[in-house]
Amino acid sequence: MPYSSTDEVTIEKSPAYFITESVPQRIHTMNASTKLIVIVRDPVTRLISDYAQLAANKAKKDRQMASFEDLILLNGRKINTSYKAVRIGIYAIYYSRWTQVFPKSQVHVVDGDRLVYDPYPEVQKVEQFLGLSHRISRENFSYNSTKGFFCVRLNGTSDKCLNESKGRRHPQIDPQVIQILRRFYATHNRLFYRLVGKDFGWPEF
Ligand SMILES: Nc1ncnc2c1ncn2[C@@H]1O[C@H](COP(=O)(O)OS(=O)(=O)O)[C@@H](OP(=O)(O)O)[C@H]1O
Repeated sequence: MPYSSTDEVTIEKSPAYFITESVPQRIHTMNASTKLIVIVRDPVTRLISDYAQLAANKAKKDRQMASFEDLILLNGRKINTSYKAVRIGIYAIYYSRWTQVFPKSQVHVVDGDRLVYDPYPEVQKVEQFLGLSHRISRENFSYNSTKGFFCVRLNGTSDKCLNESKGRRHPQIDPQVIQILRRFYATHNRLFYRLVGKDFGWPEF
C-alpha cells in the first residue's frame, strides 16, 4: 500500500480479502488503524451473480458451464457446501474472523442491495465512517434506464456507469431451488445480522 499524507485517504479494493483466512491478521500487522468496508447482498442473489459471471467468462472462451443446479445441489436436493461460491455467502464466518482481529468500529458493512436501488444513503454512511466531510449529494447519482442502474454524475452532465460486466442479466433459476437456498442461508443470515447489529431482511422462503 502506498503511504498516505495527512490529507489523503488511500483506498484499496480486493473482493477476495473478505474470505481469505490469512488476510485480517496481515492487514492488522501492516496497519492496525485500517478501516474496512464490506459490501454484502442477499447471498442467494450473490450466488446467482457469481454463477452468471463464471458462465460469461466461460462463454468468452467458447466453453459451456455446468447447470446452476448441478453445481450447487448434491443429489438434486442437498446444498453442496464444498462449492466455494456457496460458502462465500455464509458471511457470518468471515465477518467473525475479521472482528476477532479488528474492533467492530473499524468494520463498516454496506447493504449492497440498497446500494443498487438507492445508492446515496449508503454512500453517505461510507463518508461518515471514513470521517470525510460530506461532498457527495443525491445529484451525483442519476438513474440510467437503459442500464437499469444508477450511474455517477460528476460535473452536472456526464455520467460514469459501471461497465457491462457489472449488472448482467441473471439466469432464471427454478423457484424450488431458490427456496432450498433461502432455507439454507436463513440461519447463517440471522447470525450475521446479530453479529453486525443490523437486519438486512433477506428473504427466507
Ligand atoms: N450502479 C451499478 N451499476 C451496475 N452494477 C451495480 C451498480 N451498483 C451495484 N451494482 C452491482 O454490482 C454487482 C457486481 O459486483 P461484483 O461482485 O462483480 O463486484 S466486484 O467483484 O467487487 O468487482 C452487480 O451484480 P450483478 O447484477 O450480479 O452483475 C450489480 O448488481
